[in-house]
Amino acid sequence: MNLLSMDCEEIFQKLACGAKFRRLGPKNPKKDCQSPDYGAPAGKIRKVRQVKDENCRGNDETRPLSDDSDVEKDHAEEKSITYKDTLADKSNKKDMVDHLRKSMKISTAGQSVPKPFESFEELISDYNISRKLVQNILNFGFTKPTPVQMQAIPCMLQGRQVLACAPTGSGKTAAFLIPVIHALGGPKKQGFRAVIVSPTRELAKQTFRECIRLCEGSNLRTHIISKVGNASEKYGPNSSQKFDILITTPNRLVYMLEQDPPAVSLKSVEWLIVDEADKLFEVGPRGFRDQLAAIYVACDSDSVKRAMFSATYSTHVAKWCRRNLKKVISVTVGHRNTAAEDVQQDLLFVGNEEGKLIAIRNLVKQGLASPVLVFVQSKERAQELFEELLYDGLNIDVIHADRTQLQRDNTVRAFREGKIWILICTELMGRGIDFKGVNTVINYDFPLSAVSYIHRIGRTGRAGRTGRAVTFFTTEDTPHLRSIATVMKDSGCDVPEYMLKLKRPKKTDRQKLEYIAPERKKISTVPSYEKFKLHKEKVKKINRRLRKKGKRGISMMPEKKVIHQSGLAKKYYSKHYNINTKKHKKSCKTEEESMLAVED
Ligand SMILES: Nc1ncnc2c1ncn2[C@@H]1O[C@H](COP(=O)(O)OP(=O)(O)OP(=O)(O)O)[C@@H](O)[C@H]1O
Repeated sequence: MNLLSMDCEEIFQKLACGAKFRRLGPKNPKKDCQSPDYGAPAGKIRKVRQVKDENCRGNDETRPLSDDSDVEKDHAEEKSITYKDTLADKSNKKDMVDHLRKSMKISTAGQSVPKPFESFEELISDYNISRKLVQNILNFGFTKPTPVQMQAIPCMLQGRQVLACAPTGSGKTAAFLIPVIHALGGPKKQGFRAVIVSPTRELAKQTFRECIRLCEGSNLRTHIISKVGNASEKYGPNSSQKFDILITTPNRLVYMLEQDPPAVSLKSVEWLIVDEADKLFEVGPRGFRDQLAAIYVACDSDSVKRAMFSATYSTHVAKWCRRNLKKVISVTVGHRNTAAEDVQQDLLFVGNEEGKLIAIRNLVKQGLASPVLVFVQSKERAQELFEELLYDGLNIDVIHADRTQLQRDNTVRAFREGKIWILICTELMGRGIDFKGVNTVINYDFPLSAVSYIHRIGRTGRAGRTGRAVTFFTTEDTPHLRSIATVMKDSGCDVPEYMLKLKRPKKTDRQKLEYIAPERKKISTVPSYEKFKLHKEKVKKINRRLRKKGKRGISMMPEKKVIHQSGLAKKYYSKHYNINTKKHKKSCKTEEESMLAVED
């Protein structure tokens, strides 16, 4: 028995195990102090008894005095009852808390973890949260806290550092925003006092919007860095310092910190929140470990506290938190690294790349519940698929890192407003993005890891809604099928047994796949030889025209891809391809190249 790891209550229970305690009570109990309420639950009986004992104590004072030793004995006995009742009460409360955690699938680790709360109004009495903040929460339509909010909010309100892991769409954003807003209280002229780091600008913007709504009436000033160019003027040492919360991506913040002098100071930061912590802890080109380290070092106030949130658990993050965050509390909801339970998940064998196009068109024909998010593995493939489906009469658009920020913002807005039904995207949209009511997620390209799968399909089935996820797989994807099938099985979906028994790929192969996406054939229904035939005919036609004019013909293989120059095409290309047509015109060596482009 490890006594060190138990609190005094548990030690008492262990030591008292099997011992019989004499039920002590006042010597001449009054009638109303006698009958225990057998119908009430144990907790209630004890409460009632305690109240009655207190009544009896009051009566004892008016009781005729017996001899002194009797009185002392009575007092000793009463003390003993109160002590045992308090212990019993405590153990009862603990049972209730344990029961609540169990029913909400909350598990915790750490010392003296505060109890979860059950309604936002409780926060007013228990933690002195302002009524206005609670009103803002209720205005959002949040009537009850989600499990992660139930447990993480009290921890952070007590100033404890937190590592929280809860399913996608379970309200983690509000779970960190509410305690941060409460901790900051009102506006101050000290510079930023809270920093929230998100992996993508889209997610940062979404968090910014939620923060603004929750801050209403508090006068706190929330900022998101849109232009790093004038950041020094706005946030630097000579600025007014009238800002409180900063929501940013790691790269932008690090860029500002690296200016000389730094364009922003994080010395007054009281809360550093890392959203999608496992992503930000990743090393390599897709991760942000170095940037996060720089931000961590810059927040150097003695009182700074950190909180990490994510839907997927990483042992790296957990180890780091245990080592570096004093008295950290770990909060986990549900099983680690499982998909949201409200998503109906299907795997669809499509054979090869051509099969994928047929499959997606079939799904549309059969009737897809829109809005739909379609995930592909790269920006090039996103563009290819978009071009392929553009003329199918679907309300479709594409978003990836090569599109300008304005285009990205417009696309996201149009999708949110329901103007776009199908949005093709890359991993950029895989994390954190909360599109209300996404009904279907299609993994057109097989996800590169189980973690990526969990986040991608987590864009649907959010906040208690249901959703559907369809994952295409080809013959080449089968070696990696097992991990996705396991995630599906863990979240209650039916999966063919053979998939779970497939050979596990080597760890090195799995890791390699996470960094380097497999090569896939170009997305196109027109076979390449057909395309080349068309191209050849066009070149011949142009050359005939040129030779008539006595000019030299053009080569069959132009060195540079050329584009349409008509007004309509210009608009189309600048919107969808982010191509500056003027610059591109210059890049065309000859007039003929442009002509070819017009006909292409
Ligand atoms: N207590 C609540 N009651 C009802 N809805 C809520 C509650 N808290 C948050 N929501 C809603 O749930 C949705 C998902 O919340 P949020 O984006 O914070 O999820 P998340 O856990 O951060 O997901 P992800 O892991 O994908 O980032 C949002 O639309 C949010 O408004």
